[in-house]
Amino acid sequence: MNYYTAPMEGLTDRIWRQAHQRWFGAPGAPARYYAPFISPPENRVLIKKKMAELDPAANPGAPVIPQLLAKDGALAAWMIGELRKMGYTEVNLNFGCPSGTVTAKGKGAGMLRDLSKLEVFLDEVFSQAEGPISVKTRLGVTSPEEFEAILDLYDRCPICELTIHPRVMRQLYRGEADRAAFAKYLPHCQMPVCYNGDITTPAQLKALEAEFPNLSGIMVGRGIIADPALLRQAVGGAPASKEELRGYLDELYHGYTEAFGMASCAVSRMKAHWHYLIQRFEGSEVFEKQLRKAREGWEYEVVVNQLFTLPLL
Ligand SMILES: Cc1cc2nc3c(=O)[nH]c(=O)nc-3n(C[C@H](O)[C@H](O)[C@H](O)COP(=O)(O)O)c2cc1C
Repeated sequence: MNYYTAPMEGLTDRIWRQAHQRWFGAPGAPARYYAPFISPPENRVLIKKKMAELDPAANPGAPVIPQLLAKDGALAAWMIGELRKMGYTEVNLNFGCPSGTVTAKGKGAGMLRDLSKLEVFLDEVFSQAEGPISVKTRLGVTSPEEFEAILDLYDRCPICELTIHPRVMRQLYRGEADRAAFAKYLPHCQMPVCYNGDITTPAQLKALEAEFPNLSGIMVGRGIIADPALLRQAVGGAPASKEELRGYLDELYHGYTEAFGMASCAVSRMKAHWHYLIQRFEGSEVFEKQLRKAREGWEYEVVVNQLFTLPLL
């Protein structure tokens, strides 16, 4: 089974991808790291700062798969060509982002609202772009039943791998991933299928593998931020030690401080990681407010030192 890490804006950036590989790489390392979405610029002039995230020199190690958030097929095909020039092979299309600012523009999961537009988009991309293209999708906008018609469109395209996050757009991240709907549609998928959603423990990962042995991959998102050794444990390895977590988090913090040029920006990025990770520290509730209030580097460092006096769960 291939394990992948999910694209997560504000979390799985190049600094995280490098730190994760250094501290929690093989065995059980992710086969691929999916990068958070980028939008192709309408004027077709690449934005240096955004592209720096995907600079191959800054992304050594396991393959990184860039992801596009777009609604104009010709523009997406052009951007895929630009990514190929940088050396990327697979490019992923995002039909899953449920954020209101994205879906209001008809992008992300908003693409699932109008299937005639989705069809035109897919036709343009697959006729104008070369090389492997994968898709990450939700089941629909309001109801999982919508997926029957959506899958019908996907099945007509040479999608190299379809990652299904079995929630609908309206759900955002509420409720549970709909495993029953996933199981219902899986036999109708003509392409390799990757499952994504709500995997937070090695036992859940193994149970999913046993339930769906024919999957091409399993993608984990919030679970690997909460427990960066999740995949290592899934292949029989050790849980993350305190020393590893400290090294990993310090590397992230210093990496962000250097990249943003300001500790306060790094603090804000680190809080996003701690949002998921803090539950691993027994009795961490007493420090949650203090961490939330930290603005300056020194304030953050004081709380983190305190958190590391706690036992791991
Ligand atoms: C903060 C955050 C940012 C995300 N950014 C992206 C993104 O850039 N592209 C994408 O396809 N999905 C994005 N997602 C969705 C995740 O890739 C994944 O589908 C979702 O978290 C469910 O998987 P999980 O339960 O393993 O976390 C994001 C999710 C979160 C929580």
